[in-house]
Amino acid sequence: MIVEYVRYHVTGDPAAFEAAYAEAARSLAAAPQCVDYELTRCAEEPQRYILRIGWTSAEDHLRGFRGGEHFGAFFAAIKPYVDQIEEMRHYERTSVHGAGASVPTLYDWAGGAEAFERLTEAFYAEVVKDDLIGPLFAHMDQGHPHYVALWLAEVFGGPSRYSAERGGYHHMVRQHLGKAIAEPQRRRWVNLLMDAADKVGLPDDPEFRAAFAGYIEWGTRLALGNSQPDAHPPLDAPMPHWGWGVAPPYNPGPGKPA
Ligand code: HEM
Repeated sequence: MIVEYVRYHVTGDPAAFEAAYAEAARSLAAAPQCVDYELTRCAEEPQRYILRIGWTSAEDHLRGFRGGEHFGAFFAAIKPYVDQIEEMRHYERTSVHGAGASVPTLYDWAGGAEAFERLTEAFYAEVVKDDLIGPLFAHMDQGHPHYVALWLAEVFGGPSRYSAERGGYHHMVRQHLGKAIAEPQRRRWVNLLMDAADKVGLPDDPEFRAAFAGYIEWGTRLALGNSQPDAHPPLDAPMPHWGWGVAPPYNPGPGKPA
């Protein structure tokens, strides 16, 4: 992705400018080359605006969008303001980006490292007794519950201990290779984990459980796919990091009751 920044110093009525962009935004929303867009107004000097548009690539913007079906309506809406542009350039993202702490991580919300240790202890105590998946874990490493706790903690925003101490994704993905996990076994794994989450008292609010279940569903389906005899998964993919998705905890704002 590439980010286009357009800085405007609007000389006329800001409301008319924003209305023009509200119209132009329809073309952005319809363009397959557009990832996202945002128009921001300067708080100190309200005549100044910055438009940020994420494009799938500069080429897609310059050739695909500008040569495509949506450009005509876009340009017609913003044409009166072209001479008020102070800068219009593409910027490449760097490795420096991230989220602040205004929303807690799933790791913190769950109760930190200790919560994931409790979860996996309770979970594997049942797994090894289970008729359907117990045999898969007959020779599991003594430290397995702890390693999976480190993995889950890292995925949900905790410290990168699985990566630092256990080899990260590279090591984990290899553990499932050739295991030929069947769908009923995957489902049993999920069911036992959800039971363990209840048993050890992981938060049961809808937002946390939806995010937690989302990752578990994704991860178990990947584990099943990767475990098939003919699977060739990438062995060096990045560590996944899971967030709240579309439903973070509801925050009515500072000082207001939840
Ligand atoms: C979200 C889903 C899953 C996660 C996060 C996960 C996590 C892990 C991790 C981190 C390891 C390696 C532990 C180490 O460092 O030694 C591992 C190994 C293993 N996993 Fe999974 N797993 C998932 C799904 C499954 C499923 C669905 C099954 C089977 C039903 C399964 C069966 C196994 C087995 C048999 C091992 C090797 C255990 C041993 O012999 O030590 N996993 N898993």
